[in-house]
Amino acid sequence: MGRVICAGLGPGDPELMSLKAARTIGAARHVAYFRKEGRPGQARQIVEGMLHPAAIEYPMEYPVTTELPFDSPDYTDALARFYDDWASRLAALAASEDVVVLCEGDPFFYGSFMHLHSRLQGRVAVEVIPGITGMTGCWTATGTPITWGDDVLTVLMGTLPEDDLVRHMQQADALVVMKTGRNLPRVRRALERAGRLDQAWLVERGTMPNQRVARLAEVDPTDCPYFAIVLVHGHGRRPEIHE
Ligand SMILES: C[C@@]1(CC(=O)O)C2=NC(=C\c3[nH]c(c(CCC(=O)O)c3CC(=O)O)Cc3[nH]c(c(CC(=O)O)c3CCC(=O)O)/C=C3\N/C(=C\2)[C@@H](CCC(=O)O)[C@]3(C)CC(=O)O)/[C@H]1CCC(=O)O
Ligand SMILES: C[S@@+](CC[C@H](N)C(=O)[O-])C[C@H]1O[C@@H](n2cnc3c(N)ncnc32)[C@H](O)[C@@H]1O
Repeated sequence: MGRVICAGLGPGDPELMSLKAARTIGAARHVAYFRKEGRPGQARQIVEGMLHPAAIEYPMEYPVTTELPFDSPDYTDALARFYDDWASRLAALAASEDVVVLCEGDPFFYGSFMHLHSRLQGRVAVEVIPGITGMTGCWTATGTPITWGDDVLTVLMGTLPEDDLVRHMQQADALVVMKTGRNLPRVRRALERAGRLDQAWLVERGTMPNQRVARLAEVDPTDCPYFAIVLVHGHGRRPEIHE
């Protein structure tokens, strides 16, 4: 009996992977990972040069990402069938041998693996190796701490409606907005309405080779990759510096 093991890979720099993830990936004979059709896949790129020479690869290509509205029935149906199909294929493989699924960041933090995890329950043994989240890599890239004292950190998705974004942004101390991508113009408008735009940073591809860190007010919001995060640092309670 094998297992399905999901390895969290951290935010992008392979050096930020756990020893357990690295050891598991190097030993794996079956390696699956998500990717957009026609792209190398972020998770696969992180493990370049680490796979066992005999490893068999299983790219799991999304049927759609932005081609259909994500709240339409066609999108939901296409993804449900895609996850059902891959859950069955991984369960069949794991009947005899371990299968390692690669996941950028931490698997249980908005990770695509969660859709397989729920479908695999009761069918096969599943293990998850945690990873450093993308947002951790991003706030470290800004060189400034994200939360102090009793700051409340709010994590928002750029896919939310603008009024919901504004409401949460007004209440937040420190702020993380994920899934910016094509949603960045709406996120920028919401920050402006909440009076937080001047403090906001955009981190594209945090800890990856082509990382970019910029003040959000100074970038073109219509040109933003999927792997990008907006941050507002907290300024909470802390002892004064005496020198
Ligand atoms: C529809 C949309 C809405 C939304 O985010 O809610 C959405 N993906 C969008 C865009 C998009 N996704 C990708 C690219 C190309 C990136 C590139 O190649 O550059 C682009 C942009 C593009 O196509 O231009 C690839 C991709 N997607 C995921 C990963 C894995 C990962 O990140 O771990 C990777 C990297 C694969 C790789 O490594 O290659 C994961 C997820 N994406 C989901 C949804 C969740 C499915 C939930 C469900 O089942 O319904 C899920 C499972 C998890 C989640 O997000 O909760 C959103 C539209 C936002 C917008 O409008 O911009
Ligand atoms: C589906 S979520 C996956 C999150 C992942 N499991 C994690 O722990 O960070 C994808 C979103 O995470 C964010 N993200 C993840 N890693 C990133 C990185 N290295 N740089 C910038 N954004 C990142 C982006 O906002 C992207 O749209």
